[in-house]
Amino acid sequence: MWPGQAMSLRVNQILHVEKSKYQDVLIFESTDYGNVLVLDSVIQATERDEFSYQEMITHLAMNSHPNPKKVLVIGGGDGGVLREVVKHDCVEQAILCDIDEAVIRCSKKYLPSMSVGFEHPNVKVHIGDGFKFLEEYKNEFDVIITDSSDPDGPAESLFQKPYFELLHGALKEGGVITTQAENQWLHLDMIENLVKSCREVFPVVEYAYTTIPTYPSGQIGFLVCTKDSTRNVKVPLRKWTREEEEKLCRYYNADIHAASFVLPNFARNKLA
Ligand SMILES: NCCCN[C@H]1CC[C@H](N)CC1
Repeated sequence: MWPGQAMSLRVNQILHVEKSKYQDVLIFESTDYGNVLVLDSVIQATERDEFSYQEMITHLAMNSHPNPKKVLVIGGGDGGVLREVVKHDCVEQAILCDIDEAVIRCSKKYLPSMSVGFEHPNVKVHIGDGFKFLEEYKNEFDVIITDSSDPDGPAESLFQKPYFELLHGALKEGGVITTQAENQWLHLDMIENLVKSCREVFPVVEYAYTTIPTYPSGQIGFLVCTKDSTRNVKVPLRKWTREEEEKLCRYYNADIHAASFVLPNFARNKLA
């Protein structure tokens, strides 16, 4: 996925190693980034910088919807996205569907600042394939967040057009999705194809990104799509006050919502 480069963190101690039904799971205590979750040798989340990714993939979607009551998270087994979803008082039900129970179990034991998301009374957890789960739902959700690992592994099907068609079908009118959409420095051609496929399904498809030190090349992007052809997702439909932003988030705010869609020349010609 990122030839010729690698990201390494100094290890204090190994906390957990197992081979789950789907992937190698490793959790270690790092010297400078807190506890770290690694799946198939790829850093998924560190306690020090995960908030950037979890907040942006969540609030770019949630604040692009007028009143999200029913939310679905595909993947997200560490619980961080759920933690962000329930910060919105309008949420009546948040369902999480992750294929690997090992990730949820390990997060609850070693990543409490993320797995806190599972404790909210409005949250329900389903262990299973997100693709199959979505086939059961039509016109059901206001927001669907696909918090996946990378396409080379168990999440492969979540980066293809049939999956975007399922997302479209499971959304209510005016619904919004975000998906993990890799890095413009490393995967521009793949993202271009992803945007093209998505634009065959959704009338509005935009690429945004965030900065995050421990992901490859320090960035990760998102696709933000909606069924509402009149919606401009680049400007938040709903906003917290500055005080609320300071209380609720360490990264996301209304200004960075808009700024995250501003792309460098090498990417905007392909993705915008
Ligand atoms: N909740 C965090 C899920 C992890 N998301 C992915 C981790 C691996 C990265 N290369 C891409 C994002």
